Amino acid sequence: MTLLDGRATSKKIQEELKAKVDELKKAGKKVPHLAAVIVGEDGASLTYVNSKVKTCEKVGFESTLIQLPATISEAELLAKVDELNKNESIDGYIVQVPLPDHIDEQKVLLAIDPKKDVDGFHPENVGRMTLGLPTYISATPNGILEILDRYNIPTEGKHCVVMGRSHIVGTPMSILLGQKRNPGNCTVTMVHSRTQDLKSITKQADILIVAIGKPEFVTADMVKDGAVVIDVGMHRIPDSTKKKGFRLLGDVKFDEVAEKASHITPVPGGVGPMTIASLMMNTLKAIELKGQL
Ligand SMILES: Nc1nc(=O)c2c([nH]1)NC[C@@H]1CN(c3ccc(C(=O)N[C@@H](CCC(=O)O)C(=O)O)cc3)C=[N+]21
Repeated sequence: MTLLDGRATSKKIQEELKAKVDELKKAGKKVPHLAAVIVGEDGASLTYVNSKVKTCEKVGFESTLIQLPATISEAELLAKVDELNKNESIDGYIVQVPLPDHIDEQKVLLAIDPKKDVDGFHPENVGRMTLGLPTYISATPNGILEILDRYNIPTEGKHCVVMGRSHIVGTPMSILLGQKRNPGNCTVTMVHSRTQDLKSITKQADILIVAIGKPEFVTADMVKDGAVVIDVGMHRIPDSTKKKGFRLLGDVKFDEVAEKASHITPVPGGVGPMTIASLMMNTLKAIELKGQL
């Protein structure tokens, strides 16, 4: 079994990005600038956003963190988005989701200038991604493509089963892996909470991508021998014996599935760090894509 080491791969990508930033600097060009908006004080969301900002520093990007109270109105958040659209120093930005219930998430995502939408969540960019036009591919699916590529995992003609149909992972992942591209050219099946006879389908997967949001849902009996297993789940389970007061679990029962898989991503240290690395790649792309979007 080969462990797909997202942390090490992310570090490698960060070094490559740093080298590109150094070149930009040498040429007297602008360094990429990422802004992140976070609404409210959810602990996990704050951890992710802080790690995005920290990674900007590591690769030499400029970054701006905008923390807003959970009580902010939709209109006030939309005004902030408008300000970021107009701010010429900022190349790309993200609005961390989920947003509080009183704010219409779609409305906010629609207000983001597609040119600065490094999350690739704007409907225009989702459309461009679907049609294979130049755009930002959202960070988690892009990170998964990147790790498959860097570990030279063959995907062409393989049966890929994507578990979950969220707008940020399952849906784009199944579209991308079915496309005429590399990694890609897969035969894709998407399964979800209404799927009948789930196990009979997951057992057919050469590549199994799990993004259903249920801790340790995927067990060894659901996986084919030699499958490549990508675990997108991230759950904080309260645990008083841990320093932080919790431990992290994925959507896959790691120990037993690892015995059957040919390759598997751990949690933590798998897809999470790859998501951050690919957000950085998209931020550099924001400069490169200028004029193409
Ligand atoms: N607009 C928007 N864009 C996002 O990309 C976005 C978002 N909203 N909302 C939340 C999800 C989640 N997400 C993660 C990023 C990194 C880790 C990560 O680095 N995880 C570490 C562990 C971190 C920990 O200790 O909790 C790991 O897996 O090793 C996890 C999750 C980005 N998201």
